[in-house]
Amino acid sequence: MLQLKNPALFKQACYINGQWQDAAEKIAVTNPATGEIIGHIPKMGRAEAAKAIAAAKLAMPAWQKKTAQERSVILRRWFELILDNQEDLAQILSAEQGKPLVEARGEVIYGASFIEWFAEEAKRVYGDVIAAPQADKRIVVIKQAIGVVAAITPWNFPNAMITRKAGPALAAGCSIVLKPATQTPFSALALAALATEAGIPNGVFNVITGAASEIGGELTRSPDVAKLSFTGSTDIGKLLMRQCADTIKKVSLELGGNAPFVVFDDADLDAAVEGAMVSKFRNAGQTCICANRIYVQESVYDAFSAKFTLAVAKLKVGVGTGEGVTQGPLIDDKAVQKVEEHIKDALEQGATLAHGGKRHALGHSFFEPTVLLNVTTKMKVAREETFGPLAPLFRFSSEEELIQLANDTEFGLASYFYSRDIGRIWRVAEALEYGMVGINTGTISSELAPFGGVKQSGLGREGSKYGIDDYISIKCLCMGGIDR
Ligand SMILES: NC(=O)c1ccc[n+]([C@@H]2O[C@H](COP(=O)([O-])OP(=O)(O)OC[C@H]3O[C@@H](n4cnc5c(N)ncnc54)[C@H](O)[C@@H]3O)[C@@H](O)[C@H]2O)c1
Ligand SMILES: O=C[C@H](O)CS(=O)(=O)O
Repeated sequence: MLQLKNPALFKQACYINGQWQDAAEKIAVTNPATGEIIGHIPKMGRAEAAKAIAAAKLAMPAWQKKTAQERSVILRRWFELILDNQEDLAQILSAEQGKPLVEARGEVIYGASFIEWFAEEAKRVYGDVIAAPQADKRIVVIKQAIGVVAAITPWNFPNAMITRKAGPALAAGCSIVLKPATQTPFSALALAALATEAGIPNGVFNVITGAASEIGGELTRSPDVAKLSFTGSTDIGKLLMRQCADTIKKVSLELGGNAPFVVFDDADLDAAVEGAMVSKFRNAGQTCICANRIYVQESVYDAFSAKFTLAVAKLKVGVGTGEGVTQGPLIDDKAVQKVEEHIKDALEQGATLAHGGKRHALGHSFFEPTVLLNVTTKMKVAREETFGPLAPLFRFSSEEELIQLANDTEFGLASYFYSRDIGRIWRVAEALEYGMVGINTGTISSELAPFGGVKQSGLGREGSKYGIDDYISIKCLCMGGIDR
């Protein structure tokens, strides 16, 4: 059972128009590490989604009319309340998603950083004055909130993926209807409770749980929703983008990845091992920017593989609240089956097992951190996002060959490489077809840097000075008759 300092944060109801609302039908939410039910959420659908949209539409004008400074003060207060309740939020997050408490605490701080950042960015939405072509004209560009925002978020970062959308949306003056992942709703509902305490008005921030396709259908169909911000799989992103077409919504998509992690022969191997460990095994490999393919140049392959495998063997698998635990469970059995499928396929095609390779003795959806050697491009793990604690090591010979291998995917989110040669760093960084490139580091995410992908990894950028643009509409004012 969750032991919270502030039990009022644990909400088993949706938050619509400032009211906590329940439904006759409920969905059980389980702890993936133990299988125990931690709570229930209402199973809402199209009708309730329509009500949430109506509430957001009604509430937006007053919120938009506040000055940027007024919105900034309220967002800052929300940020402070999130930090004040960090431990409870981390406990809720770890219980519903499974990640180790240390990682959960880190996610809460990371999530809060987007609210802090956009509390400031609210005050930096600048327009333009343009030199008019005729003497009697003046041209001014103003920027306004785009309208009601629909946000749909994934289970792997139940806090930060929400604040990365709610922060800029609210800062810009939009109201928002959020549908969190059904597996991890309680982090979102706790954030809503704190948003209300911070002074975000009724109807401005709404959270609805339940039948994803029904709710999503209404959010994408309604002409009262101007913008969809989605984070999740590429397949669902494509579906939602199609559903938004009839009302020409502005769409931003943070989708799947297939990150290459490259170790060149001039790399600092110890640093590369450290970077590969954090990039591959963060959240038990369940992040969109996890290293999905590890390419090692032939001459350092054996040395790197040996060091890396030793480091993997030190990982501690267990329930997130356990002492020293660094690997939690996967989100569900379906996720475990995908890892098993990728391992089986690779071994059948000639890969060799260096560590792990099977379900963990702890049961449930725990899986052994796994290293495969001599992996080739024929194997599924080269083409599909594993989304689990599987590290496949490939060999390569030349820089030219590596660029071709690394770019041979429909995805383009994150990529990483280790080299100490400045010429190689520039050549490879410019040649990689990805939205983000980690160079001599395995950690690339922060509220300050633009997060997003190219190709089928998505549209738009979150965080950074660019992140608020997706929630803004540009209006050109062209004034004549100035000379009369
Ligand atoms: N690019 C990023 O920033 C980023 C971040 C996290 C996860 N992801 C990607 O998300 C995937 C894992 O997350 P997931 O399993 O939650 O993804 P998912 O696409 O299955 O679900 C994401 C969200 O969409 C909802 N959803 C599912 N079907 C829907 C429908 N028909 N209509 C409306 N909503 C629907 C889900 O309930 C959830 O809230 C991975 O591919 C991962 O790479 C990307
Ligand atoms: O899983 C995807 C997240 O966006 C990764 S991060 O928390 O932003 O690094």
